[in-house]
Amino acid sequence: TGSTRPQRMLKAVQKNATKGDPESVISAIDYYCRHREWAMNVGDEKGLILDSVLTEVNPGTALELGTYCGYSTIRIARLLSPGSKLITVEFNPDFAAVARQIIAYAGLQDKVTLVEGPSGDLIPKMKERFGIKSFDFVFLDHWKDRYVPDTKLLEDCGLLRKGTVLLADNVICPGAPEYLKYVKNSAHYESRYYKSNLEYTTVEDGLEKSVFLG
Ligand SMILES: Nc1ncnc2c1ncn2[C@@H]1O[C@H](/C=C/CNC(=O)c2cc([N+](=O)[O-])cc(O)c2O)[C@@H](O)[C@H]1O
Ligand SMILES: [Mg+2]
Repeated sequence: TGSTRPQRMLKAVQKNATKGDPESVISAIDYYCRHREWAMNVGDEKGLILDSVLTEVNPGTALELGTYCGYSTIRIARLLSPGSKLITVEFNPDFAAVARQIIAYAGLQDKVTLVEGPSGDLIPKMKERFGIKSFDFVFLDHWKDRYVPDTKLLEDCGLLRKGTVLLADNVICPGAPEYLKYVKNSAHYESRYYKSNLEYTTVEDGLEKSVFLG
């Protein structure tokens, strides 16, 4: 049987990036996905918005829902201050296996905890398993119909605090209409849309940043 897209992406990283250099891993993935084979990474254009929001928040504890191959995991982890932690959740074991190798290749494994399993099961265990009081930053990039239920679950589990920033990918393409309605109509969030393009294309997409007001 042939290789998978994530496996080919990993090969491209091992061939073209410098071990321990996150920027070169990011560039190698972006080059591969732009010129060889598209993949659903947040990408270089939306990645700059992710970088700027992340730098502004400077989270001590961050959560990512939907690791995939670890591209945004690296974008986030490379900007974390010493001692800060990123927990990333992925339920596909094949994707998780590739992501672990890409994260390690970038030399960021000490800042990242990749947890395998469905977000719906893992979110309620965050406090007991990882000693998390609350998250300062959450990046939502998993199945789009999970954005609302998982946001509600984070609220119910007391994992959001006044000022926690949620950043959601793909609110336009493929789209997360229920999520946009939820955060925009809720008195508990202050939201704004960052217009951009779908990774490696000229199709419109964007990120929605929502601050939890408590
Ligand atoms: N409940 C859950 N718990 C844990 N892991 C979960 C999960 N639901 C999904 N995942 C994982 O998160 C990733 C899914 C991403 C969906 N994105 C997408 O479908 C997507 C599509 C396009 N697109 O089609 O252009 C562009 C994009 O940027 C996209 O993020 C996959 O790695 C999947 O295994
Ligand atoms: Mg996405």
